[in-house]
Amino acid sequence: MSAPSDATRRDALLELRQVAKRYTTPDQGSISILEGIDLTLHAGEIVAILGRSGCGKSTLLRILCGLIPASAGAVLYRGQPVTRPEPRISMVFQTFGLFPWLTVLENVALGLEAQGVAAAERHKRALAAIDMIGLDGFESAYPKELSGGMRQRVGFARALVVAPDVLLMDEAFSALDVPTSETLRNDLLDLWLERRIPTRAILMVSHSIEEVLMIADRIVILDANPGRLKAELAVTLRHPRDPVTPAFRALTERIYTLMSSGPTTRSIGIGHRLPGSGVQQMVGLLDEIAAHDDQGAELAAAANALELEVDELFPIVEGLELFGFAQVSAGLISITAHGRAFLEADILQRKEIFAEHLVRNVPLAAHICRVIDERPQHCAPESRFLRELEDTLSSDEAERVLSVVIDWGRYAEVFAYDFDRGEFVAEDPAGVTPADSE
Ligand SMILES: Nc1ncnc2c1ncn2[C@@H]1O[C@H](COP(=O)(O)OP(=O)(O)OP(=O)(O)O)[C@@H](O)[C@H]1O
Repeated sequence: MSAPSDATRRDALLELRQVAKRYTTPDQGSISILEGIDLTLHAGEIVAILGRSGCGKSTLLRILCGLIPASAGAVLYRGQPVTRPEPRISMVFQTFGLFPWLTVLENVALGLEAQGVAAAERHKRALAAIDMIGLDGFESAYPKELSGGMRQRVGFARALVVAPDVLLMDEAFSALDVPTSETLRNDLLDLWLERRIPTRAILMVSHSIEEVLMIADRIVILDANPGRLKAELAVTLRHPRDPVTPAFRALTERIYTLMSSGPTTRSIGIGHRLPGSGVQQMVGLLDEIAAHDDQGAELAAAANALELEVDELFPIVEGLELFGFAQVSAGLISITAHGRAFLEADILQRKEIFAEHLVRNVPLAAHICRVIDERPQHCAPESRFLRELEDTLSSDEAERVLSVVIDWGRYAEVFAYDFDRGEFVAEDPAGVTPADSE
């Protein structure tokens, strides 16, 4: 079966034109999250947005449905500017967001109440939505009495009860276990393909390549820092789709290639959003690559072998590239001479090699070492570095980046970190005894 495709369903429903999103930092600086986004959602299509963690996917969805304003550019729904939450656009969130003190029926009817629908009509339509999404018999249950999958069904019923023109899904299946998410995804797809919902277009954000390939007609890949459109591809496979077919596998590899392409040796600054890749994860991926010949390993196959989702794999890949231990080209990841030396070293040598590359390739680590080296007490509070990072990063992101460099620096023993005091301390400051540094 193929997706609905009559001519009227090809109309542009949602349009983003040169949309940008910036946030103001505490010191009145500006962080750029999205830049120059042009995207049109047509009637009759399911579009999926894929991108690495933190590239601005959720921000994009929130702008589209009017929850937050764009900083620049135009957001249009059926040709009209979106300036507030648009009632004909519904959103399903990853964390179900149900009210625990309301029953299933009351949770579902809530959206209708906000639209001023009369009580009897609300009741009737909420029951119909609950029935359609497969929760018949659970109208009076409370969220805590339901499994995760059933709770998300309530999330879908609540979004669909208003008969939305456009449905947005923000990682709607990712909090569920695999079989549950597959069942729910297939049920939604059936409703869409059989036109049992009036919804004319769906836009979903996901980190799972397989998930988006199973349902989307078009996949848009976002680049990070700031988020920009990187690539787009149409998926013309017929439904039901089968992940083990050669065509499906070829598309999977193509997406890995598109997601990993881009400059690998760009120079980075102190405020670079360091990938959250642990040392052991990097070693694990290097081990996997080393098992292949010099050409390297296919990213898709490596992810499979290590049972990693794409949003888990890419930070590790990025970490290896950053340290100069691996390089990616055309969907293949290969180990470099430095990477091989690191992998084959004993524990102490590994730390030394890691330290050398950390200080050379990660400006924030070099900066921390320099500051604590220059200070008479050879220590510096983390707040000093957080303030600097917040020039270009949100405070959450600044904390995350600092915790990544703390993990790397402690492993490499280029500095120590006192968790009680929130302080960086020189690992072995020349001429300074522990008493001096008190
Ligand atoms: N209110 C805010 N102020 C400052 N920065 C913000 C704010 N909201 C989000 N950000 C930053 O914007 C960036 C993009 O966030 P967003 O949640 O849109 O990314 P994402 O691609 O959906 O990430 P994930 O896949 O991890 O959910 C992140 O670095 C985040 O820290």
